[in-house]
Amino acid sequence: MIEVQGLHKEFKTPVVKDGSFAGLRALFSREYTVKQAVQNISFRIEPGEFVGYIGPNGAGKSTTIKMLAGILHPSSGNVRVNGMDPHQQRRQVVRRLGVVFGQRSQLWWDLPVKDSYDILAKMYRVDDKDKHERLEEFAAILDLKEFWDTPVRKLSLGQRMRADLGAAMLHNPDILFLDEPTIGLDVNAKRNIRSFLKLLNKDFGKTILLTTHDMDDIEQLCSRVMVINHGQLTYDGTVKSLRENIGLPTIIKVSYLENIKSSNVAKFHHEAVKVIDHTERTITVEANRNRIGTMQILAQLGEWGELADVEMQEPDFEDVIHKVY
Ligand SMILES: Nc1ncnc2c1ncn2[C@@H]1O[C@H](COP(=O)(O)OP(=O)(O)OP(=O)(O)O)[C@@H](O)[C@H]1O
Repeated sequence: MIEVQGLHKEFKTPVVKDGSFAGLRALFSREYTVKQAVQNISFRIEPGEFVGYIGPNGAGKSTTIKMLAGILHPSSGNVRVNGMDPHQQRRQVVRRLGVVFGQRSQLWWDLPVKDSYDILAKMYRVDDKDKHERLEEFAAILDLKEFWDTPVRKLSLGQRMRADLGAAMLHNPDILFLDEPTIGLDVNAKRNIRSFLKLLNKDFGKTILLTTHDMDDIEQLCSRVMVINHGQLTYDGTVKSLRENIGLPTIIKVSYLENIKSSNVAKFHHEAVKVIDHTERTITVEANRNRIGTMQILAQLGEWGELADVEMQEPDFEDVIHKVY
């Protein structure tokens, strides 16, 4: 379980002034700019949850993950991972934790993938039998054998990400922190990574906290999403209710078995439903489903003739997020 209470992180950066040796003088300067990267954040993640952590560039996502993983020390507030303080009890915590930073590999650049795995297995004290079993399991799913003997620097981005994910699972952690694991990947590579993450969560019960800028990752993987903006948590709830609460219109297109009277359409007025298109046998409306339920809309439209078909188009998730940011 992950528990975060009133978490706060500020970064102090020395002010650099113009003039000669400016950089050097800044080192000894007493003037600082202070950046509040994470401000008073609290949340709790239960075992087995798959949570998306999203926000615009510079919002504070990576800083939060680094504090959860014990890489950064909070300025104030509390973090508990499986009941332990990740900074003070780093060794015990990392044994139960897998971390992947999409922008940076944890593997050794010049070594073949298998050598990196051997080193990690030693570092995490994974015995040979467990290592073998896990490799058999994950190497097959992630297709690691394809580049087993290749130095990491020669891997494609997609291969490198698969290798990193496999490495993060080597010591069988129950919690995974993933910071942009699909960044820069093509459609196929993204699909592979997503199915692996789905499997880890659904079949292996891993708890996953995922940061990403790809809203398809969130829609396809996460049951819950937390939004951070300017260091503050601005939303924590289901993807479904985020979509509903934001109030973007749903498009509903109804087809009728027979022609409808255009006078009905012309007379129609409802503050939450707007007709945006119609033909002799179809009508398309934009509805704010915060204010009117789908069944009510269909009941209204059904008064004009017998319905043949109904198509619904939910607001695009990218647009929803754009509104939240
Ligand atoms: N070591 C540091 N020193 C000073 N400022 C920092 C440091 N690390 C992060 N920051 C600042 O803290 C803020 C939050 O950064 P963070 O990397 O957590 O954002 P992010 O949400 O992960 O962004 P992105 O989506 O671009 O990766 C930013 O304004 C960043 O410039």
